[in-house]
Amino acid sequence: MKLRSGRTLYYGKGDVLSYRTYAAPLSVKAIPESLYTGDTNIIFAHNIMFSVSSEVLLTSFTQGDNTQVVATDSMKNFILRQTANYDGSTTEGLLAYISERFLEWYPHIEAIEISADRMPFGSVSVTEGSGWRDSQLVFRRSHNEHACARLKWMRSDAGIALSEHECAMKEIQLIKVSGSSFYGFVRDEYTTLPESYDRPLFIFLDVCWTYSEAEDAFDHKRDRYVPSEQVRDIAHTVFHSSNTPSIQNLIYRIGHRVLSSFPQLSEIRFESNNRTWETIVEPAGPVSAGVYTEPRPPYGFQGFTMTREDLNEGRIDE
Ligand SMILES: O=c1[nH]c(=O)c2[nH]c(=O)[nH]c2[nH]1
Repeated sequence: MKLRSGRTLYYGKGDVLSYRTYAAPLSVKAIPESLYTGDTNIIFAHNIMFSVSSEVLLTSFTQGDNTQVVATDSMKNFILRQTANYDGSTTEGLLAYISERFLEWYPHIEAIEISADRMPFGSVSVTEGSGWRDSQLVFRRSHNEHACARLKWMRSDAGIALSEHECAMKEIQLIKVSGSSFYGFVRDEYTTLPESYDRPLFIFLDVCWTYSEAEDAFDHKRDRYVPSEQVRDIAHTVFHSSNTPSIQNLIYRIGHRVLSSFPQLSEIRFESNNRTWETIVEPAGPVSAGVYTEPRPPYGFQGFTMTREDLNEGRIDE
């Protein structure tokens, strides 16, 4: 973190694992692309990273003067204890709550950065008597995609202000077995890649977004919270329903749909990775057996940001 003097100075704690039970349930408006309408939040678990910065900490680096140093062990305790007091329902809200309490408690700290990966726990289905239902007691840890958030706060004469925020769904991994092509690219003496009219497209994808008003992310009662699960489900729907001429075009289409669905967002950002399987046995035709294996490195990647202005440009053929 850069201070007003231009110096970078920070320290903090990573991998603060916080397993909160019975946070307030989240409910959100349904969208056509998703079955997700909320979370019981019976398990509200996060891996949190936290760091602080301040001009008065300079002498701790230059002179070994620890008088203003909040031990990172105390930061960890602060985060865990304040997690118990949080009465909201979102990752972003939890991080904002911890940040505000910390800056109130330690007035000599000028800036903080806090981020978290949500650790997803899905419900298990159980049958008791007639029918199946979600257990409210037993949950299964998921290692699939997960929500993230990152906030930066700065103290000024006017008080404590949010200076940056970004929310995300990270580590999405999707394979589309048919309906993707890649052809028409530059062919010259360096080109060995054949054109493909139907490839099994496997992508790794991180989707990140910012709100016009971050308060919409912190307070779900404003009814404008964008759940990462719905963003993910829009990505699923777009990948499924449109022909995919390239990953570049796929992420543009996903971005267009997400920004159209959620007017409260100002920007969306993508980082994608191409993990298209290597073909070993070519399928004889559509819906027939093929055999593929893991691609070898190096892997291609794409990055793309879009704002609401992009909605006025270009046409999307749905
Ligand atoms: O979707 C793709 N975009 C590319 O730019 C590219 N380049 C490549 O070799 N394969 C692919 N696939």
